[in-house]
Amino acid sequence: MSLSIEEIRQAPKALLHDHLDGGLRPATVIELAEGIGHELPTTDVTALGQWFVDAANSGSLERYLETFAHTVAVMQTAESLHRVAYECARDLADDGVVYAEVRFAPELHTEAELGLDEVVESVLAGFAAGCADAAREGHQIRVGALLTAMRHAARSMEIAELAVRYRDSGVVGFDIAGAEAGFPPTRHLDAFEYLQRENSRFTIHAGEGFGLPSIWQALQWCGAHRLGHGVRIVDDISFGDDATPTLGRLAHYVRDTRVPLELCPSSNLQTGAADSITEHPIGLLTKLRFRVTVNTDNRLMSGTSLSREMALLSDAFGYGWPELRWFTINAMKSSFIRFDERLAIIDDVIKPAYTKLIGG
Ligand SMILES: O=c1[nH]cnc2c1ncn2[C@H]1C[C@H](O)[C@@H](CO)O1
Ligand SMILES: [Zn+2]
Repeated sequence: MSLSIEEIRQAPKALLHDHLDGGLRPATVIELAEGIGHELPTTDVTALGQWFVDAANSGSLERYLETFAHTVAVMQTAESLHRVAYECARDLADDGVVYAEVRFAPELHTEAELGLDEVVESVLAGFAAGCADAAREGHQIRVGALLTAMRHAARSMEIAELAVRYRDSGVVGFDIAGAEAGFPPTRHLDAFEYLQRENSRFTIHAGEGFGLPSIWQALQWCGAHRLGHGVRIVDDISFGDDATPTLGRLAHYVRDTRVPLELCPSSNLQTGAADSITEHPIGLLTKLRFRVTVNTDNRLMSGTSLSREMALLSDAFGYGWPELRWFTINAMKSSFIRFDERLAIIDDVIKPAYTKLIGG
């Protein structure tokens, strides 16, 4: 029997890959757009939510990314960034997420009046206010920020410096995102080397719109601590006549060194990185005990939540509480906060709740 979204919502969960500009409430997009005179495809809340999902259902990462023009357009002031970050923390807490790393690209939010520091400060303040209000209503959540640099642009060093500057105030790491084909992670080697010298943590979107060379560069040239998606590591797994899987050297490396894979099932269907949930490589990677984590990527563009992603997997692969507990602990272990802080969430929040769910 598969678990429902409602059941999963009650369980504590950890989320490592969620974009701030991919998770707005449709009603908020409409209100903010009205305020600045930005034209939207529709101003009906339900229709706009559906528009984002349909437009993102393009089968290509490049076209999927075009939908962000509308969310980024309404996130150009301190107030709008604060509001979007506040609502993000509240929505994740309502979904039963107890720990989240939410990413955004500061360089995309400086078109009107803000500098990079103000962008980061507005978002961090929004997260803090959202977490405080959620806690008051009985939903404990911690939200850390990841600063993303756009891989087609040339500001990664600046953004890496920003991440280091704000690391004691709520920024827990760094990332690069955007179209993958034609923009290898080694374009940003100086930023990654700088972060390594600063003892900072970072993840890299790799192995989503492009295959193994991107994953290999992210790990072996840039030193990524996690892979954003990384789903195409399956290209390095082959099957003999008896269906026994054989791992290539890179796949072995990823599994042996426990490189966390930030898998995002629904997003992969929309960009064409996977054909269906049942055929999604997460089934194989879980069976082979890679360090698998389950993520939302863009809740607005996929019309999803972490509980929904897990419910889809439960339905497709028969996963129950033991598997969901494993995904959650994997995510917590792979998070960029300090070891003692990770352990406290695992031991005090996650394990007791799943013991109850599995026992009951
Ligand atoms: O899944 C993704 N792959 C690559 N880039 C992405 C993905 N989802 C969102 N982005 C981009 C678009 C956003 O504007 C940017 C920062 O969140 O990151
Ligand atoms: Zn992403």
